[in-house]
Amino acid sequence: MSELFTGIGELLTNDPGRPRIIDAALVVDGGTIAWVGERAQAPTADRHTFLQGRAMLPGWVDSHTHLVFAGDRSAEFEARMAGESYAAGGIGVTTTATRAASDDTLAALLGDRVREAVAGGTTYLETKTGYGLSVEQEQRAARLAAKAVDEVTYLGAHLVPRGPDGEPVDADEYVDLVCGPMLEAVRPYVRWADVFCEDGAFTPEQSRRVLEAARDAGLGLRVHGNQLGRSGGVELAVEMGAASVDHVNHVDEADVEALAGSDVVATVLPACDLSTRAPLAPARRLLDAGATVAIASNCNPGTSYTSSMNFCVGTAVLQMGMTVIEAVRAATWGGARALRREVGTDDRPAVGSVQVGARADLHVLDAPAAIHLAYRPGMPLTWGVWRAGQQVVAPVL
Ligand SMILES: N=CN[C@@H](CCC(=O)O)C(=O)O
Ligand SMILES: [Zn+2]
Repeated sequence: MSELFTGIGELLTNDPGRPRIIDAALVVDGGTIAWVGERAQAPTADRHTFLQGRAMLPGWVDSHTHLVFAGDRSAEFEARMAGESYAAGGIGVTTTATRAASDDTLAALLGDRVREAVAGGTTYLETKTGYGLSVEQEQRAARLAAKAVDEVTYLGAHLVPRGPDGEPVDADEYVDLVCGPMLEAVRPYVRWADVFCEDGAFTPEQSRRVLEAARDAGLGLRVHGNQLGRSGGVELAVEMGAASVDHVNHVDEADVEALAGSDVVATVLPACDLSTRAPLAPARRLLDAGATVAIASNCNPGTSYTSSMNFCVGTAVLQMGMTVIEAVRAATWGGARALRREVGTDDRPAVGSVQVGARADLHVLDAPAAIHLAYRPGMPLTWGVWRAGQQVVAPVL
């Protein structure tokens, strides 16, 4: 059954030839977009939905989250707001809480977080392991994640965990585990591997070993890089041909040029930057240099406990010098590109755009234009969400 949407006050498409259409219409057929254009030219369809002048965007593609966890770190956050700095060690606190949770509890927590993300307009979602940090626990996280989200990333190399009696573990021996039995255990459930290349986590050499092993196992690569300092993560991501390097708070001109000259997506995480009081990632500089930028929530209990992409996009406009069209593109097409899902095998648009042939993932705002995401920050602007043509969030009337 086909469905015609009219009364779209502003439609953002990510079609470079026609990024914004005023007074638009759209036809969805069989879960994909069949027609896009101005209302005056719209064809007929089996059903008709009139949106009363509201704005429509592609559904958010959140390409970086850590949703498989138990516990909370609000005390750590409160201390940070009182002047403490963020350090990687807090990952161990969440690892302890996550290991102690039953499968059912962890699956329920994950399910709730996915529902929250969808309620906020997210229609395509990545999440990572990384709070298990043992063969068994990482495999459990990957298995649960594979049932709940679209893309799963293996992040056994998140932190070197403590031993059973709280004793330090040799980092290189832990990397052997990450590259060997742990990788083998998670392999059936994951498409990506990631590494936290940073002081207090993994050195560039250790990170390279992890990425090489993952690549040899057929996984795509991602890097947490340059979050706390110039960690070498950007250089490594470019050298290894990773799909994305995420955080990028501390970059110099050479890093920016390297990203601009590569296929590596620079993923900025505005909510994380606020929550850790980090220097904001230089999204404007990256865009001006020609790099591809994605925006993601980085939802996790340590550095960014929100899955609100509306908030991330509003912040990118308010604080990072992005235009609303750039920010929406980065949080939709950019995220899809970071996951290598922006086009399908047939080379047609697949995820993250409102173009003919793309999956009908649609986000309707209770506002006439997308700029309201920054103009009315914090307001509940998500009005309706469609995933592959099926309405998954209906307006509260
Ligand atoms: N930086 C590394 N990992 C997460 C934070 C994890 C945590 O502190 O629990 C991030 O992306 O910010
Ligand atoms: Zn992260």
